[in-house]
Amino acid sequence: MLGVLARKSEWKLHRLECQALAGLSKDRQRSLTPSLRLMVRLYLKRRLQNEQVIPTTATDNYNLVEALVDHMSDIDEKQLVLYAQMANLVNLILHLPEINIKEIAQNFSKLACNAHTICDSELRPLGTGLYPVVSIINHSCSPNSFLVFEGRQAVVRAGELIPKGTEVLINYIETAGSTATRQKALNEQYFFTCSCPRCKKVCGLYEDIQESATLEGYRCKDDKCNGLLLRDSDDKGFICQTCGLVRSKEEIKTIASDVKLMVEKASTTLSYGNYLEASAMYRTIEQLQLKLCHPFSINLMRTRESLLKVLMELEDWRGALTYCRLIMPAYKRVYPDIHPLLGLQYYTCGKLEWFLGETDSAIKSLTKAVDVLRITHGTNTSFVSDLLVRLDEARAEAAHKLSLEDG
Ligand SMILES: C[S@@+](CC[C@H](N)C(=O)[O-])C[C@H]1O[C@@H](n2cnc3c(N)ncnc32)[C@H](O)[C@@H]1O
Repeated sequence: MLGVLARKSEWKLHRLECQALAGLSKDRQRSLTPSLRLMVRLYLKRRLQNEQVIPTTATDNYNLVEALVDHMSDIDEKQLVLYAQMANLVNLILHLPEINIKEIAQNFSKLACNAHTICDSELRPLGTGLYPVVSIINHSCSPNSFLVFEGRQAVVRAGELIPKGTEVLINYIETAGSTATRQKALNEQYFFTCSCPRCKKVCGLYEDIQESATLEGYRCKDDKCNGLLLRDSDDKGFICQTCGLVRSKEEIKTIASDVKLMVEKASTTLSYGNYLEASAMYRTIEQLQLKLCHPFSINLMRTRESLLKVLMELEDWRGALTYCRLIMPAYKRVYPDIHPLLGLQYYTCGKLEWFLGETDSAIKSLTKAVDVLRITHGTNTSFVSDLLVRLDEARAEAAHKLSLEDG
């Protein structure tokens, strides 16, 4: 019954949204950003709820939006002007006399630090949504909970046993980066300095500098030495922390700018769907990064993720499995044991291994995937049910192979 009501409300809102957007040219409609669309929906929903056309609930009402933090006093002049322009556009679309531009601009600021990216079970982004109840949850770089989506429904799942009275925390940003990178991202979008145990433990210490150099810095130019580089005292070059070899700033700058240029070209090539060319480009980038970065570099990890995606598109399953396995040590290093991305990587690995006839390896990978994803995604979702079916099939196949060998 609840589902039917929710669908009816959704339909009424959708119809009103289509009517409101019909006044815009097709070009203008296409150029509307996700946050502009979300704002239009927010006001239309408020109108329908005020007119009691759709119900107001404890978790879905405009009063909850009013209570959200907006950080208006922290944003700069340029951003304020942009929000005011966006607010004018919303007003143009809605033609509602009671609408207040300042209030809409303030709501855009609220969206920036409260809205969530809605993802599918494999964490592919689908859109943006505002979930005021979820927005009361604070951030940690080593959170005890995860936000996932089941369709449009936001679900917060505990990643560990949370003692009574302990604050529930999720992560707002990609947590693979160094402390400095994470802090910068949180400061720029959410206006706070994170003091979670991961940030507090190491910030500014030598251990932290080493970690940044591993994840985001450069490596020794001697192929046989995997040492990290730190800037020398007169800032002319970088010194290997293992063998003491100096690598010139110029050499690093040249390779780094080649990599940057190639990454831009490869991503454009990929966006045109030219997978073969993109795979060649990403392999060149990988080779350059192997000369430049530490094996646990995040940039190298990202290049390999792109290669994995491209090879899947090209149906090069063997190549995809190679990259899936190459990525795994980096994931294990940057993500905790229970993390959706790690679980999904085990799942991809298991599916490829099974498809390529490596049944025993597939069983191991799928078992690890189940161990993680049953916690992050829940056991009663169709996504995890499918995974359990695959694991059963792989086990049945292994048993069958064994019985044939015995026979
Ligand atoms: C989605 S809201 C979270 C709920 C918010 N604390 C509240 O009281 O409404 C995001 C904002 O909360 C604050 N916040 C979130 N996590 C924090 C943390 N770990 N430390 C300090 N402030 C945090 C920041 O101001 C951030 O922009």
